[in-house]
Amino acid sequence: MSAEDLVSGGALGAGAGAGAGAAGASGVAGMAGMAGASRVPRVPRVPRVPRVLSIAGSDPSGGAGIQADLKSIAANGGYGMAAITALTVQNTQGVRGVHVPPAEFLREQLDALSDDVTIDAVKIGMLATTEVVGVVRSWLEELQPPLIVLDPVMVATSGDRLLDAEAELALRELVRLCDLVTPNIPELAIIAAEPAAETWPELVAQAARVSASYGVRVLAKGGHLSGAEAPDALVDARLGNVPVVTEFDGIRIDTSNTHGTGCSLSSALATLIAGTGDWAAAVGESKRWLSESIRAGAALQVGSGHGPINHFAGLWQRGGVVTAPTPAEVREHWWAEVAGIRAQIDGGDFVRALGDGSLDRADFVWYLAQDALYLRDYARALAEAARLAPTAAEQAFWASSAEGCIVTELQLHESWSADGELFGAAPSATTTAYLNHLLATAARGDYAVLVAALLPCFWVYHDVGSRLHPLAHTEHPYSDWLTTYADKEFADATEQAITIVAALAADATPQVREAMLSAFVASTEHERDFFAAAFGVALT
Ligand SMILES: Nc1ncnc2c1ncn2[C@@H]1O[C@H](COP(=O)(O)OP(=O)(O)OP(=O)(O)O)[C@@H](O)[C@H]1O
Ligand SMILES: Cc1ncc(COP(=O)(O)O)c(N)n1
Repeated sequence: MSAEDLVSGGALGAGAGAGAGAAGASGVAGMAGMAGASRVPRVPRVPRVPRVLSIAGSDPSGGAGIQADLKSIAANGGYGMAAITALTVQNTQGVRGVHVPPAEFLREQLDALSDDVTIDAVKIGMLATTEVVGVVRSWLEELQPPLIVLDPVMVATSGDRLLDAEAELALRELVRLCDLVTPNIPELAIIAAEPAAETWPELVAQAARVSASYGVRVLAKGGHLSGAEAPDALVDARLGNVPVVTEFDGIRIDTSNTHGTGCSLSSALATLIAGTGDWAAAVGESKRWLSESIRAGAALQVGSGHGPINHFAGLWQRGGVVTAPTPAEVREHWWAEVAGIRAQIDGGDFVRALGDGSLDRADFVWYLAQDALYLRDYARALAEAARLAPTAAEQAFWASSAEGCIVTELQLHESWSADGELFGAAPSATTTAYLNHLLATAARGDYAVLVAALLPCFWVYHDVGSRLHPLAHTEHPYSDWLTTYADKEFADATEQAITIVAALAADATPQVREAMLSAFVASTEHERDFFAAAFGVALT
């Protein structure tokens, strides 16, 4: 077992010093004569979590409005804020009522935010009335935030109006202040003051006219078209009469969970553009995220009408909702987890007899011989950890630990070969079982699990040694041996091994962390069995 047997030789102690592009984008120019070479201007990159403000209405069912916006902003890596323009009485089946608080109160909310917070992007949704549009407009003109995305919400999926008919003109003028507008087909038609597009080419052409006449980028959304496709296009005709059109393919998902898709997409876009400054990449990424979230919406089982999307489906699946432990918590938890096994080691006959000096010499020599056999292959597993290590420091640590084991093994042979037959024993079943566990773990190639399996040889041995070495005295038959347990370099190497493994476990997924703990516990059991096997050998 203990690689550090004979640590006084500095063998294992040698290790102590080791401390040593837009997905889905089909390219530029979606339609004849619309290709353009002009470079799309970029918003400067914000080197932090983007602070994104949603100015929108409240949807108590949580699928659209500010509720959807805040979820989308968070799901796409932003810090969300919300100033509420209107309260709706709404569920997945429709809108039952709208209450618009005094517009001055909205202005107070906006001022409170801009007085205090640097706003990296503003997303605008439901504005309800001409008065509200006016308040938002004058605040934007004064603040001039770096990025404004407008989802010109006019009519809900359910068919209910969310903007007074007479406010449409004011909203159209607001479009001019924005960097990007994301209308659905009927909304684009109203902004263009034209009949609604019926085909994809008509839609892109209309978006180009709006872009040119309002001086704004337009995301033309194909969600309301029929057919198996649900494409979108980023259309930029601001710089002349040759629009830049970047198309994004999409497959129509067969679901009724489309409530709030427009709100969610525009908020995701505001967040990603503020974060990266890359418009096309942001549209591609938002659309891929939206499709994943639409697909997962039905499983939420919210309402019986047009249900919400699941904004966090991808995050829950890939990241989970379990808070990761700190390395210190891993250390404490793992040590507590093997407390019972450690008590069995301490209370076992071998450790007790080694400590009080009553251990039969034949048992002791047999134990050292098994240790030498163990170290040979433990060194191979350490070398494999060095091969897999992600950093030079960890590679050096495991490699020097491996070397230390081989040196120790050679020293054991040199010192005890005079004991002839006893030291020449074949590996016992217990030794073989421990080594098979380590070598199989190494063969599986998972670095984190392997080093977790290697750890008890450091940690348990150091722990047992801390109680044994004070028992050494001149009359003690194994005094030299017990003294080796006090080796400072081995204590440092143990600390380093624990630090490496605990940090890896804290960073790992819950599944890998669990596999690491299992490997650690299994090795601790092998440590216990290794001690136990050496007691009473001389009698058998
Ligand atoms: N069934 C669907 N499958 C895949 N994507 C969809 C589907 N429905 C909508 N989308 C996508 O959702 C986004 C919003 O599309 P849509 O044209 O429906 O906007 P909207 O009408 O403003 O949304 P909202 O439903 O919030 O009012 C677009 O990217 C569109 O392609
Ligand atoms: C407060 C609020 N804002 C926006 C929408 C539009 O979303 P949808 O068209 O999906 O109903 C909505 N229903 N409610």
